[in-house]
Amino acid sequence: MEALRARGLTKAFRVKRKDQGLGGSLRSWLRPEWEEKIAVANIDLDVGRGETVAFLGPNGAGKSTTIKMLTGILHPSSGEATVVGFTPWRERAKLAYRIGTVFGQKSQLWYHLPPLDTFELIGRIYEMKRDDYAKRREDLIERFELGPYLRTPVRKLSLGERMRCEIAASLLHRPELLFLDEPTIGLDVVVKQRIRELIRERNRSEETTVFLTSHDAGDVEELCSRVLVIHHGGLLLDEPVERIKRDVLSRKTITITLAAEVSPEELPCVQGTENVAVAGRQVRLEVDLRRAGVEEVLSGFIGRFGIEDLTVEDPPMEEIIKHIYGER
Ligand SMILES: Nc1ncnc2c1ncn2[C@@H]1O[C@H](COP(=O)(O)OP(=O)(O)OP(=O)(O)O)[C@@H](O)[C@H]1O
Repeated sequence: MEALRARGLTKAFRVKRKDQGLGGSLRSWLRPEWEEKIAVANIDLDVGRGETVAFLGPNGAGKSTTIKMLTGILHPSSGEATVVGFTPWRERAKLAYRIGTVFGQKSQLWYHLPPLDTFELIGRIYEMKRDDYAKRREDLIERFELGPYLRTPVRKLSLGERMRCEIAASLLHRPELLFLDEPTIGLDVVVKQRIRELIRERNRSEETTVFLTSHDAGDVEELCSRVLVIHHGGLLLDEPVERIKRDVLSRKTITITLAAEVSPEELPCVQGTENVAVAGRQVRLEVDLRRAGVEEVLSGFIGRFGIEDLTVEDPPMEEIIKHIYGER
């Protein structure tokens, strides 16, 4: 069964044309000229029930606009969509009972209230039966380990604590489809990991469909089975995450801070390392995981140099998308 289907979904915004400089601003104010800006161009989407899909693209590609249309916030200029059987912009209220949304940059919890009160309000808004609500709430509190924060006003919670509450709140009414927009933005590695585990667990145990946008390659790799890439408003790629992993996510960036300065010639030469850059005591290099392991690269340094600090990172999403774009 399909959770989401869109055909020819398009959104054009009417924007004021503005020439450069103060004169341009004045002219556009006195005699405005309008032009059309296509934010989303004719995209088709099919997401099956229980699927976990990453919806990626560089800044301004049209991700948020698409999500806004799929959740009924925006009316498309043309095209059709059904989300869990509803046309979002015509049946927004009905749809709200069946989907959950989490926007990493925008809290949906009442800022001055403790999460427990927000849960209570959500339970009532979604007209949940009292015993079902109580059982569901207790289950989420336990799984998301929210006990210590339940009675603290949201404004006093750390970002990681708040995000756990946000996701639990979005799951309270048992949505079939969860829209996650940058759910791990600004979180540290440990909290990110925990949040990904919790979402994965919900997908497994309740078959919750996940539609995620993120600039974090880790979210995509660990949470999703399929990747859709949007660029300049149009769909550019639809592939299993396994293929992306093999072809694009097969790189890691290692940054090592050494105890003393080194010159590039002194560095160990390991096959599979590329783009090595040395700046004072800091060495930055990329590893092609198909040719060498992180361990293998690090072992070239350990013992030969004193190491003060070390980070291993995924390539930034912009780079991954650039790579995919280059390939096409
Ligand atoms: N209300 C609006 N009026 C005019 N143009 C808009 C409006 N909302 C979005 N746009 C434009 O539509 C394009 C797509 O924007 P959108 O916010 O969907 O991109 P995005 O992929 O979500 O980007 P980001 O990763 O930066 O959040 C951009 O060029 C943006 O400037």
